[in-house]
Amino acid sequence: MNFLEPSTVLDLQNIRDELVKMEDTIIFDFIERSHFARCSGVYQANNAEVDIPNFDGSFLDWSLMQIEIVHSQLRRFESPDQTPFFPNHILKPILPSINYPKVLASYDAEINYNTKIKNLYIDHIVPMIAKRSGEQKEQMGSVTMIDIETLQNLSRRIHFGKFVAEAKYQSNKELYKKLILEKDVNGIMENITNSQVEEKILERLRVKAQVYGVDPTNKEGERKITPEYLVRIYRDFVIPMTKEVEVEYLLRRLEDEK
Ligand SMILES: O=C(O)C(=O)C[C@]1(C(=O)O)C=C[C@@H](O)C=C1
Repeated sequence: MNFLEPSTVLDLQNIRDELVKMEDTIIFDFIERSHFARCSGVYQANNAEVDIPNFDGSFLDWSLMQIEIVHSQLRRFESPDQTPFFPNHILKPILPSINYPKVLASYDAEINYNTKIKNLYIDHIVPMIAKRSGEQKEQMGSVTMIDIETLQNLSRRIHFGKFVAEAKYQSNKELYKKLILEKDVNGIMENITNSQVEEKILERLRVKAQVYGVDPTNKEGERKITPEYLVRIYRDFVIPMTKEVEVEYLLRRLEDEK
């Protein structure tokens, strides 16, 4: 997929291939995070253990914001597949701008699920994949770096729903126009859903977790990510949120047809 060539971006097969590649990145992020304890202190706003001057939030929030400020200057958020967690704090790139052709609707940046993704990660995903409950104060920095990496990759995956939605809209404008005009959320949801594709994803994840989640030379050793957890994370959170993004994107799609 090449964001400078719109036809490659709106090809549903290319999009799905990209989603498959992202599975590996996300699984390895989870494995990295699984080496550490839950470390709730990282997520706690105004944690007395970490004195952050002039900042009212968690250590994760502060760190993520600082990283986004740097990455924005490296042009990260010009890329159509990147969505900032702190859109009001990012800066203009220092590198010259790339004029990506606009493939998504004009309002695409307004569809930002990152706060939801962050809460879901902290409340549901970390407790499942962390090695144990409790703190590891000496590892707060490492945990935060892995969390940031994981959140950015989950965000990219879930917001890819916008490309899927645009590709589906382009492939059947008449149907989607009708559903959008009728504000038929269930109808849109039904039409964007492909249960066979979802089943294939979950089946592949089961196998990947079995293979990647354990040392292949010591299959009796500690399992870092289990098929049950991985499937649950995708089935209950990642896929449904991708679909939410698709529906929200489509519901507004006629704004751009006027
Ligand atoms: O591949 C698609 O058609 C998508 O819409 C993406 C996705 C997913 O999140 O992986 C979501 C909904 C479909 O039911 C199948 C898969």
